[in-house]
Amino acid sequence: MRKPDSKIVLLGDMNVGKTSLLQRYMERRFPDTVSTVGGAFYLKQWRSYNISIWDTAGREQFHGLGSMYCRGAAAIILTYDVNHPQSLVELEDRFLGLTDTASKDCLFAIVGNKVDLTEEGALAGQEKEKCSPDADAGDCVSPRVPKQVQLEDAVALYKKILKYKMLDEQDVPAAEQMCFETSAKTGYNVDLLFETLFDLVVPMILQQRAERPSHTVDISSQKPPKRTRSGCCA
Ligand SMILES: Nc1nc2c(ncn2[C@@H]2O[C@H](COP(=O)(O)OP(=O)(O)OP(=O)(O)O)[C@@H](O)[C@H]2O)c(=O)[nH]1
Ligand SMILES: [Mg+2]
Repeated sequence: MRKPDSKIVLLGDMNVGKTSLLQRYMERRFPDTVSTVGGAFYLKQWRSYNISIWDTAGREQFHGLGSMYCRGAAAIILTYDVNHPQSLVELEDRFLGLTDTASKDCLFAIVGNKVDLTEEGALAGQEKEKCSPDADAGDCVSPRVPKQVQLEDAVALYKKILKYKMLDEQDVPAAEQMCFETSAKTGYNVDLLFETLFDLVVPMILQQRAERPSHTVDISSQKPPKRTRSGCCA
């Protein structure tokens, strides 16, 4: 297997929907999930580049592994549940510190998932109406509630992260570009999330390649070996 050109990592509390988001994007479906143990990754080919996308466990007992998964990451997706304010708080308190091992110019996306469960999700027109008793489980919609975490709260966290990383707002993508509300269940904004990050990561790959010392030899600048009388080379 070719070494991935870049790495993206999903972080966030248990149950926020990290595995579901990744499966929605990679497999185009919303299967039942079990709580992740350790971590797992998918390889995505984007243009001519291979990007690994790591799913991590949100459960407290696996917390120690988080910084290992983040090592060298080009982008980190900090995921929360729009219906659970504590899951946004946890991103700052528990998960941000794990990203110290990421690449120095690592990008951050902040993602509020499960927007289909909110009244606002209905306004976005991305949900079917309530399920009937004989509908498929995937078609069922839970009763909608007002959204508990607003996009502005995610934008505020993004700005805090820039401070924590001592980054200038001018040098990084704008908060509005990097804060998303998604639904792994309906697919709302899921392609946009991943593909925005892929497009931002590609120039980073090219820059790394340009900075890396070249191991290739320019054969056109090599003199041909002298021929000897026996026809062999000196
Ligand atoms: N309604 C709704 N449910 C979701 C959505 N995303 C995930 N879920 C459900 O939330 C539960 C947890 O989803 P997971 O994807 O396993 O969560 P996780 O963040 O990977 O959890 P850990 O692996 O324990 O860290 C599952 O029952 C999912 O079906 C969503 O967008 N909408
Ligand atoms: Mg999981």
